[in-house]
Amino acid sequence: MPFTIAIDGPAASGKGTIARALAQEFGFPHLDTGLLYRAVGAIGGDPTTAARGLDPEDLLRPGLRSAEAGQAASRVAAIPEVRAALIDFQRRFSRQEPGAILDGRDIGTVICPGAEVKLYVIAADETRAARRAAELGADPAVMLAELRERDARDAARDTAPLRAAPDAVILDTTAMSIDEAVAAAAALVRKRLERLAI
Ligand SMILES: Nc1ncnc2c1ncn2[C@@H]1O[C@H](COP(=O)(O)OP(=O)(O)OP(=O)(O)O)[C@@H](O)[C@H]1O
Ligand SMILES: Nc1ccn([C@@H]2O[C@H](COP(=O)(O)O)[C@@H](O)[C@H]2O)c(=O)n1
Repeated sequence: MPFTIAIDGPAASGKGTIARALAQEFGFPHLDTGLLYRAVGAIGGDPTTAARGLDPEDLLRPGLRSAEAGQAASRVAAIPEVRAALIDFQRRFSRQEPGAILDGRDIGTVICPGAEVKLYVIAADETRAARRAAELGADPAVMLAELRERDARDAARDTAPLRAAPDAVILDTTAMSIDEAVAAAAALVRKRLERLAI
């Protein structure tokens, strides 16, 4: 049985940072599912057609990490047909042996409800905005508005809204360094691996 680690949470909470570090430490492949939606938004035209025809090359498009690409992603992510078109790819990725790590918004709730580890990563809005502003060289106030707009849209949509799975462990990284957040997540994974005697 593959060991799946599901990491969800609002924008810029540190999901990807933790997922990449766990991938290194435990040797599991990692899928940043936000990139799928960013690519669909960037392709343009009919979003459902873009999602159905998504190619791994599309994930390498320049500019996908920008705030504009994040907003476009959040808009197409609210379309049920777009989400449906991306489910199989994510589930196939999650079933790899010996395990896989996926981060996004609906991994623990919809894509991998049986995941062995579910983390829901949060941080104060202002902290997330400051971190993202530093990363992109942008204005923290503009980032704060951008993150809040995106989170509100992601949480309000009918299909697979942003929310913690009932059995997810909430990790608040507001007062944590990257190393501290990664250590907390890794400790949880180790505990679960030990309990399953893997
Ligand atoms: N605990 C932390 N302390 C300081 N900076 C952090 C911490 N965690 C993440 N960061 C930084 O915050 C920024 C956002 O982190 P990251 O990209 O991991 O978030 P994310 O949740 O994956 O974002 P997105 O939702 O946009 O995919 C990055 O610049 C990262 O280096
Ligand atoms: N599982 C997911 C992942 C992402 N989204 C949407 O994509 C946007 C961009 O995601 P990032 O993680 O790269 O910031 C995000 O705001 C969501 O709208 C999603 O719906 N489900």
